[in-house]
Amino acid sequence: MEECILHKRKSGLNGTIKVPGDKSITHRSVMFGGLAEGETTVVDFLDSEDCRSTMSCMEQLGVQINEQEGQLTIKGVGASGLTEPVNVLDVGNSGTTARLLSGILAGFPIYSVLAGDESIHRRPMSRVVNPLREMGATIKGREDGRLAPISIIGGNTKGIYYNSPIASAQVKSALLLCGLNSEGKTVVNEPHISRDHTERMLKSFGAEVIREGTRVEIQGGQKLVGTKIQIPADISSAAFFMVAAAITPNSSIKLLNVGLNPTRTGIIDVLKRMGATFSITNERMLNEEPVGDIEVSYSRMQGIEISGDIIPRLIDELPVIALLASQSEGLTTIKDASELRFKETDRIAAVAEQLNNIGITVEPTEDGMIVKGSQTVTGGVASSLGDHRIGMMLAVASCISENPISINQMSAVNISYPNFVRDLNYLSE
Ligand SMILES: O=C(O)C1=C[C@@H](OP(=O)(O)O)[C@@H](O)[C@H](O)C1
Ligand SMILES: C=C(OP(=O)(O)O)C(=O)O
Repeated sequence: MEECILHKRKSGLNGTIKVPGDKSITHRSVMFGGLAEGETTVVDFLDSEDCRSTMSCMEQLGVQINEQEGQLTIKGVGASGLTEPVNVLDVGNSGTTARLLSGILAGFPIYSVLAGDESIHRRPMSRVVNPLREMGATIKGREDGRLAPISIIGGNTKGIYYNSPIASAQVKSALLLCGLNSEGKTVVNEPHISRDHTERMLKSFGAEVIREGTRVEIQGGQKLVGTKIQIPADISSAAFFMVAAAITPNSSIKLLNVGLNPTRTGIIDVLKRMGATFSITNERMLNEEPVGDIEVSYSRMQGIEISGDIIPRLIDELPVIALLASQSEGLTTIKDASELRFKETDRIAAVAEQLNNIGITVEPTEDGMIVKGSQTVTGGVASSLGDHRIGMMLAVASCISENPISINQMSAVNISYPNFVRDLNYLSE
């Protein structure tokens, strides 16, 4: 599906859908299950290219993963530890795999080389390489370890007190995972709270993690014990349909079993503040993660400012939020989001360029975007640029486009949501 042509949805989006499992939680369940003693079962995991990258890396490290009827059974290596991989570990397009796996590998006395696709080889690795070196790992890579491929010789690491300059769950998780296999205590403090799936899931695996505000602490030498993990639907995937329903006349949809971890619900706060018609029901816990059902309908919305603490809570949703802003009234300003420049693409440049291809003007700034409301999507030819979230943003825009939108490189959606277009069509049949 390299080129995909999508048309306006005149009768809106209607119906009920359960989007696939959470990507962040699936990565962690496979990694922690692999490190645990005994068996872990994972239900409702996300079957996408990024999660497949994590699964194949863990298999190369000696972890057995069996798949049956949509469920994973993982035989953890436990105390005997990971085995040295014979080949280069290929993380594909997945930043989460690259960063978290670096942290895990730094804690084991084995040699490994970690590489990925062309996008991964442009994304900064120094954010994890530098603190992991401080913990005692030997890491080499292009531009002194700033860029992958990187090689790691781990083991004999010591805990660290790390004041992270950025709110990044990937950095925090990498250090906590290395800390788990290190001598002494590891403490990570960050400027704002980033997603806390690692902390929550480590508890499900029996480890003690102490959290006070933006500070997280773990004692080295703790063992993980295999468990059963049920994965909530991914709020970052659900966000595309939330926005699609909110901006497309005659829409009213229900999204089932969506993860509502407060470190991820920035999109809900934004929709509410903009004035969307919205409700959440059936709230409950799945393991350590809150979930619920979300209903969204078409409504008139107002532009707002989005900045500060909320940014890490909606970082992956900002491309589709830019589209949302173009359909509300008045100005929306997004600030403090320079991290967008280090994703699969430079998402500030990519959003401005690709929305411009279909008639929407977005003013890129150094750390965000300024978007005028009440714009018309005219349609045209655009590209995901190989970035799944840009592809899905363009597909959502097609719902209200005057003319069809032809999206190049649409197979990028396989990274996080392989059946995205099928599900969009289902809601607008
Ligand atoms: O830990 C994770 O699972 C993720 C953390 C975020 O990245 P950063 O840690 O770079 O902010 C996010 O953008 C990414 O999609 C997934
Ligand atoms: C940034 C993302 O993922 P990753 O960092 O794992 O590549 C994403 O899914 O939007």
